[in-house]
Amino acid sequence: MSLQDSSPASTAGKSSPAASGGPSLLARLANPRVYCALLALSLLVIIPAWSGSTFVIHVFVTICVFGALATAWNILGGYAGQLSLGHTVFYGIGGYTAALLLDSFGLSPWIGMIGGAALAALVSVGIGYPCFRLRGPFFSLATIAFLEVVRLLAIHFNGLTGGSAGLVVPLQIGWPWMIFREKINYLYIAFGLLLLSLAVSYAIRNSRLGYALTAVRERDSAAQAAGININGVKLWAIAISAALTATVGTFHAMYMTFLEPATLFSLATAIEIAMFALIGGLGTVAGPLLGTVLVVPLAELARGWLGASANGLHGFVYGTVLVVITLTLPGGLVGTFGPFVTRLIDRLPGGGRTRPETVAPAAKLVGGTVGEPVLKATNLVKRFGGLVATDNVSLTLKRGEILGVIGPNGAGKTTVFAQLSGFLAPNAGTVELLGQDGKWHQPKTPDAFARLGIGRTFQIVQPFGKLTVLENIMIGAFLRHRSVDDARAVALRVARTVGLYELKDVEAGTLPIGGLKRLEVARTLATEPTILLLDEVMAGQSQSDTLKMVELVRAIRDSGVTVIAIEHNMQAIMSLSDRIVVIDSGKVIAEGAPETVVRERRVIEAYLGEDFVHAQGL
Ligand SMILES: Nc1ncnc2c1ncn2[C@@H]1O[C@H](COP(=O)(O)OP(=O)(O)OP(=O)(O)O)[C@@H](O)[C@H]1O
Repeated sequence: MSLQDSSPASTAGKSSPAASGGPSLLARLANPRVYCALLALSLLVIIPAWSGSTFVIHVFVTICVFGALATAWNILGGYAGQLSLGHTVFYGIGGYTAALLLDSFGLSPWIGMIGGAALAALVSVGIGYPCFRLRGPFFSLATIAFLEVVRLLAIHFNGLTGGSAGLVVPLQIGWPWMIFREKINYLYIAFGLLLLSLAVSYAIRNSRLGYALTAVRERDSAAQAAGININGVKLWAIAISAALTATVGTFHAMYMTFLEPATLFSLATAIEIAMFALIGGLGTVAGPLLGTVLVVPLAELARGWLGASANGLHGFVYGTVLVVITLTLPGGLVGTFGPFVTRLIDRLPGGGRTRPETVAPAAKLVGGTVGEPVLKATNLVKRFGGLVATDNVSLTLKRGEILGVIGPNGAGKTTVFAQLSGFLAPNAGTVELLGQDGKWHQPKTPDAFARLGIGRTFQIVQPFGKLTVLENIMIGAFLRHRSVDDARAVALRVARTVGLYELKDVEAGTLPIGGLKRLEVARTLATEPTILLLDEVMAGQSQSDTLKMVELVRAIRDSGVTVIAIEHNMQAIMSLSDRIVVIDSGKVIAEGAPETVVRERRVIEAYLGEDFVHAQGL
């Protein structure tokens, strides 16, 4: 079995988010997914321009504005799974920054737009840094709290913002001032901003950052094991999302020509934006816009027809659609109908093309002298309350060896692994790693351990369930390869190596346990580790699959990777290991060659009990 198979691979282009680079602009335009999307988008300008009605143009400006806002929100809420309900804080910052720069310094709103975007990005990092520690509803509540604080500040500093009385935008007409007599010009700008949001969202979705965000949303521990700095990528997401939101906020303030804290920092608007994305499909490029297209015209038409008697009716319309969609289509419009529509579109001329063949870049060769220490754990102590799970454990891993770790259930093996990979900080003791630079390092976080070459699997498998098998492996490959094409080619090579190639387009969550165990190994192997920590990867495998796994682990070692494996399958671990460490009650009780260790009295006692040892006269 070879780990360096670099044969080219071609697959049908249906997994997402995947495509990148390569084809020329013309070739891209000939793709029905592209030309259908452009045609559908152009209707947002053609219909109102053709109708000429001021009301219709207003509805379409509103669609473009909220479509852009929902698309921007989705970068954080959908891709990263951080449900911000205070996003209008950035929208308001965009509006007020441009209006104040215009009012005080006569600066064009186009410049104010850039200033607002930069300020919103900065503020977003300030909000995100403390709030990303919070999970689920607590994060959402914290974003609402920030929004309320900023709204109250805007009211309080009335000398600057005009307070609750509001601020009127100086009425200078023309493109430099973003104020027009002809409403259609607003539509062109709103449409441009929508295109900008969609382009950024699409680019992120198909980039290394997009994969990282999806990984963090699905399983943050597996993402960390793949070397992803989870707070770092979330900060990128919130900064980009905030900058886009502020950009739209600037335009919308100019369009309304009047700013007041209640409108610009409105909680109701923040919830609406999130709702549009939810209705259309969270984490998809087209979903937020589709949700907006479905709901905004309904609400605006109801408001237009019923006038003042229908005050607040739009909220009722939004609520009704949201309830119906969440009850009947939990994946939103795109999540539910997307695959079907995509299949139909792919039947159009130019559709259903296969990806070009790609060759995986060669895996980096692991340098160093066989037998030299590569990892030193010294006197590790880990307590959980009164339980000492790891009690002064010291071990040294030597380059090129397979070290087996055995011990009865609850002995502390996984706890040791968690400390060797940065997932648990020891209460005492140190873990040192020999880096590729020849120096010893003491990394602190799991992603720092991964970057230094530690690859770990999890005893309880951690697949990114909604992604395909190939995309799961790609997330590992991104640690050493920035380009999507390279990561994909590496993932295909690894999929072949571990026997998952045939299942590469299957949703990972549907794999049986044996497949999931192999996927754990594949994702870890794709990070091109120098030290591989395998936690019970034989569990749940058939006998033939166990033999294949044994062969695979040997091949990994032969490629220069050092392996440390926890295993309950005694036959497999004994045949595989060069050395065995036995842990019982958090302590190392024996260490040495497999055949010697299994004969040790303390080991037999740990597994079979004192009575057995006495009965056998050992
Ligand atoms: N996060 C935690 N909080 C509290 N106790 C924990 C935690 N993690 C592990 N433990 C306890 O620490 C002890 C060692 O657990 P650990 O999972 O490391 O054992 P193990 O040798 O890997 O067991 P197994 O072979 O069954 O997987 C057990 O008693 C376990 O209940």
